[in-house]
Amino acid sequence: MNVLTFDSDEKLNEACANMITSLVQTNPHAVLGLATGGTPVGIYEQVVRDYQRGFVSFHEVTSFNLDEYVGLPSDHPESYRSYMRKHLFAHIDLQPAQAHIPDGNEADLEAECRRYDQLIEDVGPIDLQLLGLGHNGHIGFNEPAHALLRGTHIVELADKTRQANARFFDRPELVPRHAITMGVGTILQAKMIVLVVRGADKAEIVNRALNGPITTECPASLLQTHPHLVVLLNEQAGKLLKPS
Ligand SMILES: O=P(O)(O)OC[C@H]1O[C@](O)(CO)[C@@H](O)[C@@H]1O
Repeated sequence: MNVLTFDSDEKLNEACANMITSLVQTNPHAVLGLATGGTPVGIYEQVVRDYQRGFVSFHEVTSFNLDEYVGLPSDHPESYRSYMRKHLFAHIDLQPAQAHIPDGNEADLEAECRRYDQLIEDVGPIDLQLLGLGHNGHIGFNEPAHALLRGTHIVELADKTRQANARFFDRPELVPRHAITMGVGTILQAKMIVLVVRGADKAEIVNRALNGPITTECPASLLQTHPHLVVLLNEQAGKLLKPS
């Protein structure tokens, strides 16, 4: 595990965007695993800047998003489909047919989970999986539980997650109760994982995830088993880590 701490969010964004663009420069057919939430917004801004400067093309890249809300219309401003369009897809040359997001509005959600897994199996493995971290240790929407699932599945969101994401909705009760998420097995199959965490409010969970016991009660702790994990933190998020 390689943990890098940055004294500014701007430097963190640049470092992470640079990892993405340099991968795509060396492998134009790279498969990217993408995350949503507040954490990657500045990273995507930097990726867009790199694209606009002509440093990189995403024309042959394939992407898989981690998750999507269930039952939120795909054109709802807070759907992850809208988020990706707003922050990344509308600004780069990634082909829409190669930008995959699980569909939380499919009538048969189980079939949608299997379809998504099959697509990842056909096109993958994912070369670089970008991850944020929930306050309760979730990755994707894999919430703490006695057991975790390998593949894409439907999950009931934890209260803590719904409270954290209420900031994006007009009223807390409008936060969907369920989501469709890539499973931890698929996440761990990525060749490289980049976990990004910002903010003092996540310092404790960062420390638990990276130094605590490996347990499904803290899904991010399973990342300790990954052979190629890079952790990018701002100083606030890394403040409880012992200097190595
Ligand atoms: O970046 P945020 O908004 O703090 O959320 C943490 C993580 O939880 C999620 O909202 C759930 O997938 C991710 O999008 C994000 O990486």
